Amino acid sequence: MKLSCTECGQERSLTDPVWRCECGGLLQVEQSLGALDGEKLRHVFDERLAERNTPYASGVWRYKELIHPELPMEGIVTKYEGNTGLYGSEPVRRFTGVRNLRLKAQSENPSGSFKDNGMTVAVSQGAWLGYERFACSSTGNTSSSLAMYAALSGKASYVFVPEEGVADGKVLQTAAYGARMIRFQGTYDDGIRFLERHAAELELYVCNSINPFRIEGQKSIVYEIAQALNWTLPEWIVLPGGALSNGSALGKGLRDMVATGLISRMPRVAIVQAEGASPFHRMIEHGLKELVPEPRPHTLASALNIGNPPSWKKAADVLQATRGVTVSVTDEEIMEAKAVIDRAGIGCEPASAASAAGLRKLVAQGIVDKDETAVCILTGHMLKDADALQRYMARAADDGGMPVSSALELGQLKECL
Ligand SMILES: Cc1ncc(COP(=O)(O)O)c(C=O)c1O
Ligand SMILES: N[C@@H](CCOP(=O)(O)O)C(=O)O
Repeated sequence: MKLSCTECGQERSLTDPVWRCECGGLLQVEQSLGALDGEKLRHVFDERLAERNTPYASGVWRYKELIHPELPMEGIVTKYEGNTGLYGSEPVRRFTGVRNLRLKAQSENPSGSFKDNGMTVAVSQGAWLGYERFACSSTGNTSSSLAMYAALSGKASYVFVPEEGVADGKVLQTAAYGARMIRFQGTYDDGIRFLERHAAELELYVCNSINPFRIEGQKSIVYEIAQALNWTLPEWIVLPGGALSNGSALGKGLRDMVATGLISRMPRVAIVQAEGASPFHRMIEHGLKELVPEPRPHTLASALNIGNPPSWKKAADVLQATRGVTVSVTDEEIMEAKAVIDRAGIGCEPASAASAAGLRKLVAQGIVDKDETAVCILTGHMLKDADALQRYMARAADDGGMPVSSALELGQLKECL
């Protein structure tokens, strides 16, 4: 295993705590997969489904051979993350128009979002390297996840969270796990820029998605989907895009599975951005070679308030390898999809609902056929963004959609029910 630059190819040791090459490219973990046999791996991974109370019981570390074979087992910091549900839902199928649709509920992770799949690996690696202080810039989910794993491993976490546009629930969750919170005027992008410049001097181990081990962990989401579907993936995988870590990880996971023979066919990937924070979609739509950052990203789906996604080049490669597409959706469309997913009994935060909203749009545009198979990734828990919930529940009440009674009075209740 080694680290290599995704742009110039320069190689580094696995223990090098750097995020970017001198040329400006992000790093990635490389391992030779040639010796791994898909048939044997399938057997091993299936057997581990019965594991309890060992790192292999985690939906990430079950796939250790593909994630971080060199990390000693005793160095793993895990909360048995992953193992999340893959659901069918008639209302969501009807909403998107796709007949064979499943939803991967990463909201069921221990800190309530998909970040846990990556964070267990990043924190385990940082602890293995001997770091005591872990850091991130965050719109709230990365910080909650980092704070949880840092607390689990007895390390300190320092999180940089914008003063505005972040859901209160996430800030409280992060603080409750004991993180030291630095609130600042600016966006996630400013926080990343600061950490890239100063983390080394401050002896901070950065656990954002510029850290290649975060990406390695997040690959497990697509391994889990494949395993649940008996190692046959749907024709489309649809997911929201902000910093573009998840799209990058998904693509890397797909490449691993094809290289080892775990799967034989690549699905197509669709990345959905919120209209007010869609620099990647704009780049793809206009056929540009470089991403033009959005200086003031603005969307109700606060987790997607990202104007300069660090992993855009990795995500662009994924689109190329999978004949992938992008689409953008309005806040209205996101909230409409969220209401359907919530009322279907699955639930998710607004950013996650962008996937179903995007799939519906892709069907309307004739890019996805209603007879094709698809999985939408739901990235975060519905209680993560109570502010957004409050807003649309209030609107539902105005529309008479929410039965409310002020007293336990039989006559009044009969009218409401
Ligand atoms: C709930 C949620 N969904 C989606 C995203 C976007 O994922 P990515 O940044 O990996 O593109 C984020 C954070 O970025 C998030 O917190
Ligand atoms: N929505 C994210 C922002 C992206 O963070 P990264 O850790 O993937 O770089 C958050 O929750 O902070």
